[in-house]
Amino acid sequence: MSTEPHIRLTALRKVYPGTGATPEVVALDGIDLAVERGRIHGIVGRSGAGKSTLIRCLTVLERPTSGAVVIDGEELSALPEGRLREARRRIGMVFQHVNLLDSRTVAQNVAYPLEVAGVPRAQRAARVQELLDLVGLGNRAGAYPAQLSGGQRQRVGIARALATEPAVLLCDEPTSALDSATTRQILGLIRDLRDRLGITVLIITHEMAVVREICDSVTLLDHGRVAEQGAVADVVAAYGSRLARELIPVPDLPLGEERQLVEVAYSTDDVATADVLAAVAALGTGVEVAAGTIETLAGRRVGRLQLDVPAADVAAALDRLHAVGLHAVVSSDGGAGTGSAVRATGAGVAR
Ligand SMILES: Nc1ncnc2c1ncn2[C@@H]1O[C@H](COP(=O)(O)OP(=O)(O)OP(=O)(O)O)[C@@H](O)[C@H]1O
Repeated sequence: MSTEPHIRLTALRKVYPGTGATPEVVALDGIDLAVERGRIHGIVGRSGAGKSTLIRCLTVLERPTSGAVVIDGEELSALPEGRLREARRRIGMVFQHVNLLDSRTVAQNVAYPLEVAGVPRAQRAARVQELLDLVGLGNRAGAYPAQLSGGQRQRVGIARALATEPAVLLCDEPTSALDSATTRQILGLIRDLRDRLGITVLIITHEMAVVREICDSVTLLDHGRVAEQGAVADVVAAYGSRLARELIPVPDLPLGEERQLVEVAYSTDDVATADVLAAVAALGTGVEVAAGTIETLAGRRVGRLQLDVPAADVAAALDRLHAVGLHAVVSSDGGAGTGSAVRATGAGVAR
């Protein structure tokens, strides 16, 4: 089996030229990304970080200014327009707003890409039924979009995206318009489809719940650059990770005078929780575990602890934690607590 990643971006750059008084915008500034076949990768970042530009460049609906987009070994960014149309059939797209044709039934909507691809009518019917069964809508083939819930419409959108048997599914904010229960169902469906069909999924999202629930790996974009990237548990356990704060939040807390917050993040692949707690306990009685969370992300256990440390002891505490191989940083949130006064000993160091 090839070791080439299924999706590879190399030094991808997109500059929107300025017009008149409007300066040029560097929307993507040297993005490298590799996603293995059958993985679910999340792209997250604030508004304006470059997520939509990235997804448009991936399908070459937008020509990158420089750099390469390679999917399934084929460099899409180097293909002429005619060959691109063919290559795009191997990429399914799922959007936040599904955009179904209201005058067509569910089955006719799913059949549409097959019609465009010239699949004969008899084969279309069987394929459409198979797709509807796959997304759990086997009994709604004759319904019209107006008769469906938001979650069902998104299922139709997913079935339609899978019609041409793509190897890659690009999802642009697929659950942003859905409530949390429906979001979980749709995410469960996407994971199930990945497991059954072996497709590679790239999800653009601003929802951390999406990353927490289904992503194997993640990229945090910031001003068109990769700020953090890797397997979810590795990113979270990395030194001073911004994503860790969002993916495994711990309560804000007010700090006493002359005290600072020190944050420890780890993966149990690297260090056992008991050893982390022992290292914390060894810092002495002046240090409290103010808050902590241990979660399972992409099948791996990751933890975050907030330590409430006397300001005078912070440097020594950091040294001692680093000496035992832990990632510890002074939290920049220190002292900016919301007054929630939560002083949970989530991990409870025995003293
Ligand atoms: N067609 C365009 N012409 C000029 N500038 C653009 C164009 N499209 C996007 N930009 C700019 O590129 C940058 C990245 O925009 P992009 O829409 O990719 O971000 P995003 O992360 O998807 O944001 P959001 O979450 O709000 O959709 C922004 O500064 C945006 O103003």
